[in-house]
Amino acid sequence: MSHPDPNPPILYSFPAKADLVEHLATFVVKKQLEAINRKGRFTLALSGGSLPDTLGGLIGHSSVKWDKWHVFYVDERVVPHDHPDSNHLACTDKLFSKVPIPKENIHPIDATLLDNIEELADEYEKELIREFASKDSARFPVFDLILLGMGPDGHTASLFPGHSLLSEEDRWVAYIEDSPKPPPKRITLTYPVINHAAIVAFVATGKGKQDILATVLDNPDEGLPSSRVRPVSPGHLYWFVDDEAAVKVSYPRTPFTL
Ligand SMILES: O=C(O)[C@H](O)[C@@H](O)[C@H](O)[C@H](O)COP(=O)(O)O
Repeated sequence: MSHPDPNPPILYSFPAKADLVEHLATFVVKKQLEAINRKGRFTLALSGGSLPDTLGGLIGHSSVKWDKWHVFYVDERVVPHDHPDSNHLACTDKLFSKVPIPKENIHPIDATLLDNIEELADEYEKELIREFASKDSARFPVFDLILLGMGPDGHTASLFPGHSLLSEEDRWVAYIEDSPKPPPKRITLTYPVINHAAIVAFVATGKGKQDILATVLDNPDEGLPSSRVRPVSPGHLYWFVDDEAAVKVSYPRTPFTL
């Protein structure tokens, strides 16, 4: 007999993307205040793809303490910071250029190491160690919040179905040179880091996510990369989706409350 999951993912579905954007901002602001009250800072990791587009609700929000934010990237494409594929560029365009966040609190990849992907990943891991190791004595960094997207094949971060990186247990940051989603060279946080976060929230919207969202939420045993995101206790997993993406999902929705 299987036991009920003591810490199930929470699914929030909103009628339209604009509602999701507004409520995601409310959620991030609340998690930010809780973290700052606890330890005086807020550590966040952001994904690329369409995720930066959903952060607009934070712009002009009166309760955001930008000087306490410390932002890393869940994954990054190995390209210069001003390249159209750069996740740092997307987040800068959509959010950081519009809010008073100190530049030194944003942690992009070291663009002088683009020709040496192994060193690039190692250096990014050292950047995490500098931020976390002496402050949280845990074996893995504990982000206050990690925001993830999900691809139509069920990948998240740069963790793709069937890839050997899915079984990485030690490294905090890894690299891949064969990403099926272009560009092929990327660095990524690994599951041990993602699954040690206090809060992980996926954001998925639109028709293109309908089939994969149903598979990931209703058939997690298929083991797709997004289904393997399960923060260890006391961490929590949330899904912010729009009703269009959730059309085929049976998994129960939870009304959004804080
Ligand atoms: O840099 C990246 O490519 C990502 O971080 C990746 O994991 C992304 O979040 C998903 O592919 C979803 O992308 P979309 O939101 O654009 O579908």
